[in-house]
Amino acid sequence: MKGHLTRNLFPEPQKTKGRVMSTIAAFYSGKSILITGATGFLGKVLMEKLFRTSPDLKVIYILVRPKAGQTLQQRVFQILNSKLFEKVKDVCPNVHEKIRAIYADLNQNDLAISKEDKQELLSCTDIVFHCAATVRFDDHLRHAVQLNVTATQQLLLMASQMPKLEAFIHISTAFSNCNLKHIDEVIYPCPVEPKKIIDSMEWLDDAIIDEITPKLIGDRPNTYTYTKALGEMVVQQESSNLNIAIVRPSIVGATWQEPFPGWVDNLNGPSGLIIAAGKGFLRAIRGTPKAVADLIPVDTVANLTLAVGWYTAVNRPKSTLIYHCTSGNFNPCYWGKMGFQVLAAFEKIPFERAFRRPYADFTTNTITTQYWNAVSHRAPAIIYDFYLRLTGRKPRMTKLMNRLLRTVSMLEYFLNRSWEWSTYNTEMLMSELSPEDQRVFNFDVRQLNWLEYIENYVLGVKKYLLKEDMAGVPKAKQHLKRLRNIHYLFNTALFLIAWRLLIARSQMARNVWFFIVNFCYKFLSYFRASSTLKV
Ligand SMILES: CCCCCCCCCCCCCCCCCCCC(=O)SCCNC(=O)CCNC(=O)[C@H](O)C(C)(C)COP(=O)(O)OP(=O)(O)OC[C@H]1O[C@@H](n2cnc3c(N)ncnc32)[C@H](O)[C@@H]1OP(=O)(O)O
Ligand SMILES: NC(=O)C1=CN([C@@H]2O[C@H](COP(=O)(O)OP(=O)(O)OC[C@H]3O[C@@H](n4cnc5c(N)ncnc54)[C@H](OP(=O)(O)O)[C@@H]3O)[C@@H](O)[C@H]2O)C=CC1
Repeated sequence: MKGHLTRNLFPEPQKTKGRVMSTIAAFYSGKSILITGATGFLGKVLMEKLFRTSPDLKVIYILVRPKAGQTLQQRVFQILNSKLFEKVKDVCPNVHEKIRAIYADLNQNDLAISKEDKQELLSCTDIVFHCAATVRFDDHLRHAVQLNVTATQQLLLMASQMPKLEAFIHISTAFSNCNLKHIDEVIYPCPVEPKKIIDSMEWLDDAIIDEITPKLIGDRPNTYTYTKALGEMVVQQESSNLNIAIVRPSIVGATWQEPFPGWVDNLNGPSGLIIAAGKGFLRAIRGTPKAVADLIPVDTVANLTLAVGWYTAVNRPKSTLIYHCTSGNFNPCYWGKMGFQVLAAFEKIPFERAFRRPYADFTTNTITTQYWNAVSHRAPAIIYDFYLRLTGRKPRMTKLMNRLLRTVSMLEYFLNRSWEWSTYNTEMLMSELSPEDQRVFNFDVRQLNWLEYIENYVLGVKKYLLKEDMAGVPKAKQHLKRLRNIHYLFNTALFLIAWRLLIARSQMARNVWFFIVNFCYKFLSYFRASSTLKV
């Protein structure tokens, strides 16, 4: 923790005899809450926690679009029947009656919400949590602006017409200002006004947008971080009319504690790379081992967000408060160490049908990275594809490897830098919480044990993303042993071939070879003679 803290802002949770109800949980009872992005990674965890801790809430409105052939109702049904919601069904058996899916598409003007639905939202909503966004790094600027800026503006416009609204909580990212090294809990202006960007997206064609995108994003690495920064500016412009707060999480990872450790349901952030490393595809990555790996568990983000909702509604701060939801300031872990911990977890929890044995290294050098990409990534893929062709199958590994390397190159920016996020507001909020609230809505990441967290993360990836059963672990270990033997055999064969070629061409190599053979022969003869003498 930074030296500026003089008082204990994270007091130990006090032991209470009869359990006092959490003030935050009580606050959400009877409330009508609107969540955008509720079908996403964070949105689901936020909704689950709300239902579990405040089963008496009135209703949660969720803005949903049909997707992958599923209707709104089918999507809700799938979420409520997932493992994540198992505990909720015990605490809140009528959960399906308290969730109201509203058709909306943030890609459309007016968010495509029907008149009737809009009327209901306007008259009933008490709190808004705006989580929806496009989190793709390479999204076309037009789409990223539509989702992360224009839709936010539209939602704020709706919020300003909600007479009962107590608080609007906007989820941004700690990386919205990743062009800075030290980031305060303030909104930094972007060189071009969001309104101008929104307007220009209406008449510029895609080719021109492509051309100006690098100039607009400037020293930010992608359209995601740029449009999230613009989104914050839009929020600020509306802050005089509304009671708003912004939460900025860093890299959101699997659950730490709630509703159970290790839950994860998409490939974003570290999860995809954990799969790639565990399956033996990814063996080296350009990353700085000493750079801070600012991961934050998704349940910690949900807890902080709910605490922010309560605090903002009850205290109505005069200005928009921004809360950094990061770990580096309180309990730093580093990429090098995290890499080791991930590898150690693979020993206990191997993934099935690995391509190669998991081995992973962070390298800072571009040339070394290129070497590893050629030798450890592309060459095995080409050899494997050759083998697939020989056996009459369709080659696919080179294509897969190219996509993986492209993904990795997009994440590299975040693996080679460290940022300092000030956390005054987050610390202030913690000090405002009762001991019971600190327990129920825990966001004190100083208590997080990284080794344990990473092990649960790897287990979660195996169970919930790869859908692999723990019963298959012995077989997976056996498979890894086989891969090790193949690896040794392959290396030995390669060495012998190289040596044979060298001997054929060089007198010096021949001399060395005879010297070694002679030396080994003499050593063995001496050894045999001395053991015969002892007998
Ligand atoms: C060597 C040691 C390794 C040991 C492991 C140690 C762990 C290290 C973890 C490092 C993590 C670093 C993460 C930094 C993240 C910074 C986050 C900034 C914070 C935010 O606010 S952003 C929110 C997070 N957003 C993202 O993470 C989005 C990233 N993804 C994308 O932008 C796109 O998916 C991408 C990468 C541009 C690829 O696009 P595209 O080529 O169009 O392909 P698809 O999206 O359709 O996916 C193709 C293929 O790749 C799989 N996939 C997708 N994402 C990932 C991923 N993050 N990692 C690995 N694989 C990924 C996807 O499933 C597809 O597979 P198929 O089999 O279906 O083809
Ligand atoms: N994951 C991370 O590492 C981090 C995330 N954040 C922020 O947290 C928030 C939540 O992110 P996360 O849960 O990880 O993201 P996800 O990609 O998992 O979820 C995004 C959500 O937005 C919804 N959405 C996207 N496009 C539309 C659309 N056109 N109409 C309606 N809904 C749409 C998605 O709906 P659908 O299911 O239909 O696609 C989904 O519910 C975002 O604001 C993000 O910027 C901040 C820091 C890090």
